[in-house]
Amino acid sequence: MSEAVDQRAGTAVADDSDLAVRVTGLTHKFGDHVAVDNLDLTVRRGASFGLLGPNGAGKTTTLRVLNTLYPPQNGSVRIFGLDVRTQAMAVRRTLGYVPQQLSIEGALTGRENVAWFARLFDVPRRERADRVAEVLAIVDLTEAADRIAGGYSGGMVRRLELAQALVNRPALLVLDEPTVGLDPVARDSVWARVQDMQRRYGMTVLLTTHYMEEADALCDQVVLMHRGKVRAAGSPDELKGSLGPGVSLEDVFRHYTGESLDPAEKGGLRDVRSTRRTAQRMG
Ligand SMILES: Nc1ncnc2c1ncn2[C@@H]1O[C@H](COP(=O)(O)OP(=O)(O)OP(=O)(O)O)[C@@H](O)[C@H]1O
Repeated sequence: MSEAVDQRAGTAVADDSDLAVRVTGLTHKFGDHVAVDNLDLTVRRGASFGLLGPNGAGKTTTLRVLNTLYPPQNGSVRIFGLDVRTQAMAVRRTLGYVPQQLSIEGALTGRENVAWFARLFDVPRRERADRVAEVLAIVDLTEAADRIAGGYSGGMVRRLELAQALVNRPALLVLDEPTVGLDPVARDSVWARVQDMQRRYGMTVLLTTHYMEEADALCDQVVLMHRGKVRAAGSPDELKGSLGPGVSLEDVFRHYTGESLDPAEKGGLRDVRSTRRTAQRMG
């Protein structure tokens, strides 16, 4: 890894109170297989953070330790200063999680799915109906809310899962490959909702993806992960800039790992990128 990039990524966040996530020396094994290998990473509060890498890099395993599904075998993981090992319940209250696998109940309506999560996360009874309606509106599912979710398109299902994850107003939204399998229009739509939520509530977003183009457009901090290890960390611009002009994140990945990712699906993100720029200009 380039020392310059490594150092910049390390020194950008000196004070823990600025951090949503601090992972130090995390190793996770399945039998003899090392899925996560002495991982260090920090995520600033309010960041859009991308954990990038090909299938099998160890991304999902890392997220599962962060969200308390797997107890850490080694090392330390803190979420907003809370230790996932000893303060797991408090950690869970800060989190919204959208897993890679579908997590909706197809026999219920969209509204019933979100209401179930609201109950699960102890959203106060008096507030539940309003909160459910609010997040359904944010993900643009108000009109479809009372239809059976089993009939939703792939993009609608993803947006419904987002609504579920948002109903407890998490400080940290964790998304595992949120746009995999979606067409470019549906991907853009999912991202526009995530960015909208982030702007409204100042959430920290931590996502995994193997779409480098997507990460480049949407993340302000990324870590390239390969075979359980961090190979490079920084902002997309820092990482690309460290290798010279005209470089893509895909090139950066190849540089640090000697391997190529599967060709990412192209297109569909320019609009999200330009929407983001416009939104930034408009404050
Ligand atoms: N429950 C498990 N039992 C055994 N091995 C596992 C288990 N979960 C993951 N692994 C292995 O650990 C490694 C990392 O897997 P992980 O799912 O974390 O990768 P990933 O980067 O999220 O990839 P993907 O996008 O395919 O999920 C892989 O080699 C995987 O086969």
